[in-house]
Amino acid sequence: MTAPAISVEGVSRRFGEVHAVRDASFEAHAGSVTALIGPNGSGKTTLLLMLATLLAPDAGTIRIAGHDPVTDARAVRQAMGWMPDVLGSWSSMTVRDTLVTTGRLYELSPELSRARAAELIRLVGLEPLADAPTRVLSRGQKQRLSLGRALVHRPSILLLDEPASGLDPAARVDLRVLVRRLAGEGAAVLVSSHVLSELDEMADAAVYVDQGVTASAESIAATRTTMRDWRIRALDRPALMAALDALDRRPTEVDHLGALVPVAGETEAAELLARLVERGVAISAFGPAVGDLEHTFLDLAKGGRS
Ligand SMILES: Nc1ncnc2c1ncn2[C@@H]1O[C@H](COP(=O)(O)OP(=O)(O)OP(=O)(O)O)[C@@H](O)[C@H]1O
Repeated sequence: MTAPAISVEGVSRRFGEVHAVRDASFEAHAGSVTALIGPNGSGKTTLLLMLATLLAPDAGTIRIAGHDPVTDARAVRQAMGWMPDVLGSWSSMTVRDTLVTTGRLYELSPELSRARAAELIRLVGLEPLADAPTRVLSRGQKQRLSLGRALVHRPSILLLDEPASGLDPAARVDLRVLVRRLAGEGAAVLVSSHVLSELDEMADAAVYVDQGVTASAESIAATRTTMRDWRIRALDRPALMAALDALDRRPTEVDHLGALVPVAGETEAAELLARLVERGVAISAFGPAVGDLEHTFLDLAKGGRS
């Protein structure tokens, strides 16, 4: 395997008494989207700030495209694009000028900066506001500008902190498509979000962090076989309930969307589906009630017990 685009080993950082990151270790690779998942206050932003050269770790090693953010911040900033959770923008500057100026800060020529700004304005869908001052932008529009700004110098590594927050559903889909495209073109993308269903569709890999500690591969693997609810819907609900009863499978809940039945892993799910179909139940929907990331997240939060 090629060297990881991002490598974090035993990193910690405290703020006075608060141990924001205690022991973080993970890797993220080129061509992949890696989700950074954790509850509020678990240390995600602190971790991202350290990767982005904006905060020094107290201990541990970080490498971004092989460079150390502490000793070689310049090389890291050339390789990496950073989208913070809240955009600090120059409020009287226009969207276009913000992107042109960012291009100049990355040492693009004036012509290239203008061309890149125009391209990015189209890419993030801000054409109608291109010449408006950034203070008039809504939260979602600021997120789009922030993403555009992170892409100015065509970075091979992207750090996105809660990029979907404030975006409407259509813009979230656009973001997902764009992030997948950038990964398809070879970028390593590390993205934090609270909307796990969204990350489920976007991410190839996940890093779970709780109280500043990243979960081990073993503890994540252990969650694969713990019970989780699958949602089953049938054209004839009484027939479904009778078949589940005959198979000795008790739903944990039955609602207007169907029955929720605890199942341990995909093999067992496939067997259950086959049994139901064998019994002539016309199944119209069958799938995990929560996505993989959410299941793993919740399972880790309760200590891997099912
Ligand atoms: N500059 C700071 N000074 C003091 N404490 C801080 C500072 N920055 C972060 N913390 C604390 O460190 C912990 C981790 O914060 P961080 O912002 O990294 O979490 P997070 O996982 O990004 O949270 P959220 O999901 O809510 O954005 C929190 O307890 C926070 O209060």
